[in-house]
Amino acid sequence: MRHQLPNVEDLIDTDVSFFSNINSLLSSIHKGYRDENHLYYYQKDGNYFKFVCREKNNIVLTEELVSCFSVSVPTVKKTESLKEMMLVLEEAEQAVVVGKSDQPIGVLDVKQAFLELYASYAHLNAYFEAMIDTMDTSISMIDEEERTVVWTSGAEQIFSIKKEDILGRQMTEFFKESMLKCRDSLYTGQAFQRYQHQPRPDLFVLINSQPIYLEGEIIGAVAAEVDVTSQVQLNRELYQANQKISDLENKMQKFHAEPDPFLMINGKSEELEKVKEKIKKISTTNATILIHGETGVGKELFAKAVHYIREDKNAPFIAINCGAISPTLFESELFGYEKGAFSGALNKGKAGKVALAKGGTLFLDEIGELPLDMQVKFLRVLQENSYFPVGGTKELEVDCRVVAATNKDLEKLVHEGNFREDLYYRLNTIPLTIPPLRERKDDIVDIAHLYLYELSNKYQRQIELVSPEAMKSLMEYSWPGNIRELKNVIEHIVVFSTSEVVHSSDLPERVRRVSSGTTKTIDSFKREKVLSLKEEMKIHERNVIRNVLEQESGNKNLAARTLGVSRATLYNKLNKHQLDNE
Ligand SMILES: Nc1ncnc2c1ncn2[C@@H]1O[C@H](COP(=O)(O)OP(=O)(O)OP(=O)(O)O)[C@@H](O)[C@H]1O
Repeated sequence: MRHQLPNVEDLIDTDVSFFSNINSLLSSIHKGYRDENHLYYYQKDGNYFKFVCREKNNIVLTEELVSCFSVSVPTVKKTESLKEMMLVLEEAEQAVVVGKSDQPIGVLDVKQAFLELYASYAHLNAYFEAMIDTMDTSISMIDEEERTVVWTSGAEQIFSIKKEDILGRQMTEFFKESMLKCRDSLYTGQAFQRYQHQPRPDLFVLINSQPIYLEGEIIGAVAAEVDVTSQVQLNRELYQANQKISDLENKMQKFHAEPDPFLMINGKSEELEKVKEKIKKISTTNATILIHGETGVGKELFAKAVHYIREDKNAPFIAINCGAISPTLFESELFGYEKGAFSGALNKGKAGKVALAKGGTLFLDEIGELPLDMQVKFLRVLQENSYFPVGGTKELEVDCRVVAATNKDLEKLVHEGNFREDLYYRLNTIPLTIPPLRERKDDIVDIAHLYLYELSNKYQRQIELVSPEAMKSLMEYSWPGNIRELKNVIEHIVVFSTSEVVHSSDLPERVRRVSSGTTKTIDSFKREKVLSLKEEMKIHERNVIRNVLEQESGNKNLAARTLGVSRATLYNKLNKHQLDNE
């Protein structure tokens, strides 16, 4: 292909004569093989010499004469690279090309090489210019002195600056330094991917930018911009429309005859759908339901879903957190008290949660924390459907359905003697397990985006994208605090966000560390298969580089120094481990 550099072989001139010594050259010439301007090469003391035999010099050639008019010529191996060849030709006009066993093959000529290389350059340039002229996208390049060397018609359109006005001039004459991502790439070696930027109040662009290297040295930078103004505007309108819709939906819920019981439960994973299906089935009974799930999986939301399905529209949902009430107050909280029941009691008495839940649902969260004496009393509620308020003599009837929840292993508590077995079996009539977030990874994507949308509205931030790398970390993290933790992480991201794209660096360290491999995830604990040493070393190298970069706040010069490698080596490794876009 003409635009590519020629090989050494393409440049070899074989129309020359080689002789093993000066005498065989002389005898050939004396025998009449004399050709005007023909090049003769002979060897002497292991070196090559060039002799041009001109026809006009019709004199008898002697060894002295030939020696006198010969010039020494260096050799270059046929297998040598074009770059090595150029180094040799820097010192001489010609070079003898020798094969594997040092036999001469032909010569390289500086003029010939120059013409060939120029032809390749001209082809390459023609292709390059045509490509640049055909592109609609905005591409701009600067050289090491920040001069604009490429400015496509796409760039002309986006920035309303003509090519002839900007080419050859410093980009900083046209844009503020802080706006020039390619300048950052030029000086820091950093590459940027889909970086959102607003060069003018009415213009939004996504920028990819990266340094241009030549033999390990940065010689310029390139930036490609895509105009996303209309998308951003549409997004904003969509945001506002969505906001209005969700406000309206909330208002509508109040009037709707049958509100969606699962409205507040986000996620569409198969595992979650199975739970919803089970709730629909079990809600046809009045039986007590025991919800089990890790902390933060949303047990209260599911208890409410049960309530919405099986109770009337205006029926009460009364929640009591068994872990949050002191044991001494528990009974009066649950059952209420008669007036004057104890000192400090209200004069007119107070209804307990069981009474408040009349005709609806009593939700007992953290049931594992229920004090043992209360367990006995509560068992009576479930079995007899009646109870006495504190200080009361009149037995009251229970008219509510009970849903309890726990993140503890109740069976274990029973074995340890901390939970009554009879109460356990009574509560566990219908068990419902909510799977943890790490077992329904599809929900992570959904819920993260929903919170991102909701919280960026709340904090007035415009965050629109989660980078694939950041999403990978979110998916790989084990979420011990489940949805509550995910919500906190997203809130952290939104509050501290500086750009419209969420990058890995925006995530809390514990979440990031998982995909960088420095923390063992639940999955990796399970990973019993050790990879080959080469693979393990590769993973280790990636982690070390990533950690040092983090430690040096992304400064690659400092990171290279800390790691004791050259900048070029670091860049190669970043590229190899695909860490250069982070
Ligand atoms: N599927 C979901 N969609 C939206 N929000 C959810 C979902 N699941 C849980 N949440 C939210 O996560 C937070 C924790 O939920 P909840 O308090 O119900 O968890 P829990 O399982 O009862 O936790 P704990 O055992 O610690 O009491 C709440 O803010 C809740 O709204």
